[in-house]
Amino acid sequence: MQRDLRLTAVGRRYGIRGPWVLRGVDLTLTPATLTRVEGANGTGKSTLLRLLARLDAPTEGRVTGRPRTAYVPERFPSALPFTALGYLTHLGTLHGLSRRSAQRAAGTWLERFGAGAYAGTPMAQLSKGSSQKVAVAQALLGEPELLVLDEAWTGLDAAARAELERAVAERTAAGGAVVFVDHDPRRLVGAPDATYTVLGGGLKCCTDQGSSPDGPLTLVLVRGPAGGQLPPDAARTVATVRETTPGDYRLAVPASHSDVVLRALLTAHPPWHVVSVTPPPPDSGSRP
Ligand SMILES: Nc1ncnc2c1ncn2[C@@H]1O[C@H](COP(=O)(O)OP(=O)(O)OP(=O)(O)O)[C@@H](O)[C@H]1O
Repeated sequence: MQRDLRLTAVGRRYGIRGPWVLRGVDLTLTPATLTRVEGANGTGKSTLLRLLARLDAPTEGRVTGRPRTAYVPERFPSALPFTALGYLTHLGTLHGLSRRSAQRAAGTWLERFGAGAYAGTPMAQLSKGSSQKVAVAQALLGEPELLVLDEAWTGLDAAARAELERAVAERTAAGGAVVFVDHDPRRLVGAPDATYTVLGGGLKCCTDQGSSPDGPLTLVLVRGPAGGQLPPDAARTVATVRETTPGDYRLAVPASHSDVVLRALLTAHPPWHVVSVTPPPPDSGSRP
């Protein structure tokens, strides 16, 4: 399938006689999944992500599939001759948006990451944190089918870190695949469908939790059509759904994805009525 990205028996080494960084790697990224890649320093995580983003080619093996891909590199080249808004608008047009739509999307993403005030600032004058916000915005702008994040949270402030987590949940709920590396083990904890460790040049799959995100659950009571179907983005994401009386539903939603589910319900035609939202108790991995 075109939207799957598949590595088959992939190996990568730098230089003809360089040591193999990766060897015999098989990995498939499918739509609507979140994948975490971890491993010790220098084991080949960034190498793997560059292969997945097709910015680098394997020394041996095959990469197949052509999802529309966006990538946030570990180090973003910020000394570019543009303002933040100008740069993002330019990229938006490269993604196929009209100039006006690109400018609107660029402004929206800068606002979401709390960088609206820097829209007119030359990229070279942005702080490290602000330029990281631009790096993340450029990747999200084109609503990619595959989003590759290499330490993308590094340098962001707390609000922007949370916003990026929300944006990742939105991407997977909209059917995109997201793969990320992050040094913080709590990043999106419970949400990945699969976590791989790069070890000895290969990939070890440590968890595979199926297609629904895991972790603490938020309880959402909603009212909608009796015997009705949840909107697709909500249906894909909820852990459990029960119709308690005709038209009254009790949803258990992974807390990391509750924004996505609520948005899907509230923007449905006609919208669902949200009766109550009960977040999980702090420190819980338990069900409400
Ligand atoms: N362009 C390159 N040329 C030569 N060697 C490289 C290149 N890129 C990576 N390497 C080497 O490949 C190995 C894996 O590097 P890579 O950056 O993929 O690891 P990593 O797990 O992402 O590391 P870190 O956790 O430090 O970011 C390292 O030994 C590194 O020096």
